[in-house]
Order: sequence, then structure tokens, then C-alpha cells
Amino acid sequence: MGTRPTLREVERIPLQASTVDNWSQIQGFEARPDDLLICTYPKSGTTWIQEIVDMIEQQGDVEKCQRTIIQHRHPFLEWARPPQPSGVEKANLMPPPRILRTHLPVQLLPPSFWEVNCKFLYVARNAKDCMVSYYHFQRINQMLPDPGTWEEYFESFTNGKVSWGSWYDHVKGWWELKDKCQMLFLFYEDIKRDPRHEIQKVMQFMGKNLDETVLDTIVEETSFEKMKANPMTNRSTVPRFILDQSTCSFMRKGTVGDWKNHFTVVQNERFDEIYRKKMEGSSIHFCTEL
Ligand SMILES: Nc1ncnc2c1ncn2[C@@H]1O[C@H](COP(=O)(O)O)[C@@H](OP(=O)(O)O)[C@H]1O
Ligand SMILES: CCc1ccc(OS(=O)(=O)O)cc1
Repeated sequence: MGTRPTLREVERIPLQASTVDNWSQIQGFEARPDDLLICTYPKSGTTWIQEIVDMIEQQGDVEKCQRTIIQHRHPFLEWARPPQPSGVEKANLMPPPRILRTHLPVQLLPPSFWEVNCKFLYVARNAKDCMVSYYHFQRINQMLPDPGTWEEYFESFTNGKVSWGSWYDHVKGWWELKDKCQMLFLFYEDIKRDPRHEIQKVMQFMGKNLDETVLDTIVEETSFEKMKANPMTNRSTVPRFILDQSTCSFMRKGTVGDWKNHFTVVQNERFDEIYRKKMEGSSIHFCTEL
């Protein structure tokens, strides 16, 4: 097993070193008014919303959504891993209307996005489940730092010492902008509770009008069970030296409330106290169980 990389920082946000090396290209990215940018904090349901958006874009055509793995369908803006083409290079080659994705916090988004008034689709997930999911992901993802023990990870996550920085600042930053631009702000927990309703919102936001049977197909095909079994969405094609799924799958549980299987009573009380302070003054409300 190779050694795990360390992160570097841009404006105090930890990021992959290769992303930082490519920072001027990322910041110089030229957004277009007809772009749709999928924005998430890591482990908030990015893959899920990507598949939903693609199914809508392809009008429920399952075969078209099988054209390539999900990581290749929507350029990952800050992705840089030479000699592979960077996310920016892939986006620049994509014909409009482009659908792109990012985990960047608002303050690090390339400035052109604010100039062109394009659409943003943000998905937020409650901090406790997000932290659990990120912990397991860091254990299996050899391109991210070793998360250490669960107790150690609790400190890293709550202090924002993880890739893409603080969950709290990320979510608050995007939430505060939601009424100032063309943004659809969704919650993972709402998609889980009522996928049909939330998919309909995405459809309207994308300016699409699909009939009920197509909607039924999208609900069915984007269920956790279907996506876990689908090699185009379950990351099974990623080599083991990058993503070692022998102990834990990328498509791990896909539930709301798994944090209860990880947090001790003491950790939960401490987390709630930290959460209260960090989220004070924000009107955003999360649900942590269904
Ligand atoms: N169709 C789906 N339904 C519910 N959860 C899904 C899903 N597809 C992916 N996920 C979950 O979303 C998380 C991954 O997020 P991302 O794509 O942003 O990396 C994982 O959470 P868990 O680790 O809690 O299972 C994964 O299982
Ligand atoms: C650099 C490792 C890494 C981390 C996070 C990623 O995001 S996602 O799982 O594709 O959303 C990808 C690679």
C-alpha cells in the first residue's frame, strides 16, 4: 500500500495538491450562461443527483445513461491529475449546454460563474451522515489522506481539516446565495423521503417536461439499489489501488440516520453543541432521521 497524500490549501481551504497546482487554470475558467453547475460538499449525494440530472437530460433513456461512467459524464471543475485532461479542459471541449460539477465552496468558485448568471443545483446532506460517509470514503480512497480513527476524524471534520474544508461554511455559503442567483437548493434527506417530488423539481428547474411514465423510470433507475448494482454509477471500474472497495463500497448504505451507528452519546452531545455554535444565525434546517 502506498503512502497517502497530504492536502494543500487555497485561502485556508484544504484541497488536493494537484488541484492547487492547477489553480490559475481553474480560476480562469469561463462559465457560460447556459451552464448548469452541480454543487455539493463531498459525500452529499453528488453521484445520485448526477444520475438524476443525466436521466432527465436523456429523457429517461436508460441506454443513453449507460454511455459512460458517471465520473466522465459531467466534468469535475477542480479535477486535475496530469497527464489526464483536467476538469477545465474537459469542460472546454464539451458542447453547450454543459452540465458540470464541483465541490468548491462559494468563495473559491471561478469568478465567471457569478458574471454569467448560469444555473446552480446544490444538494446538501445533514452533517452527521455526511461525516460518517466521508470517513468511510477516506478509508477506501487512496488519493485522500488517511482519516485515522473515528475519534480522530471527528476532530478533523468538525475543524474543517478535510478536503474541500468545513461542511458548515460550505453549506452556509451556498444557502445564503440561493435567492440571489438561479439556484435550486435540495436536501439529500428530501430526495430520500420523496424522490418523485424532488426529481420533478429538478426537471422543472432544468426546463424539461417529461411525462409520468418517464418520471417513474427515473425514480426507479436512480434508487440506491439500482445504482449500487449499476457498474456505470457504482465506481466498480475504479482500480483498487485508487478506490479499495474490498472492505466498504462506494455505494455504502445510502440511508438517513446511519450516524446513530457511529456516534457515541458523548460525541453526539459534543457535536450538537459545536453545530449550534457554528450554524448560529443560519435559517437552514436539516433533518437527521426520517
Ligand atoms: N441512489 C442513491 N440513493 C441514496 N444514496 C445514494 C445514492 N447514490 C449514492 N448515494 C450515497 O451518497 C453518498 C456518496 O455521495 P457522493 O456521491 O457525493 O460521494 C454515499 O452515502 P453513504 O456513504 O452514506 O452510503 C452513497 O451511498
Ligand atoms: C482526489 C480523490 C477524490 C476525492 C473526491 C472525489 O469526489 S467524488 O467522489 O468523485 O465526488 C473524487 C476524488
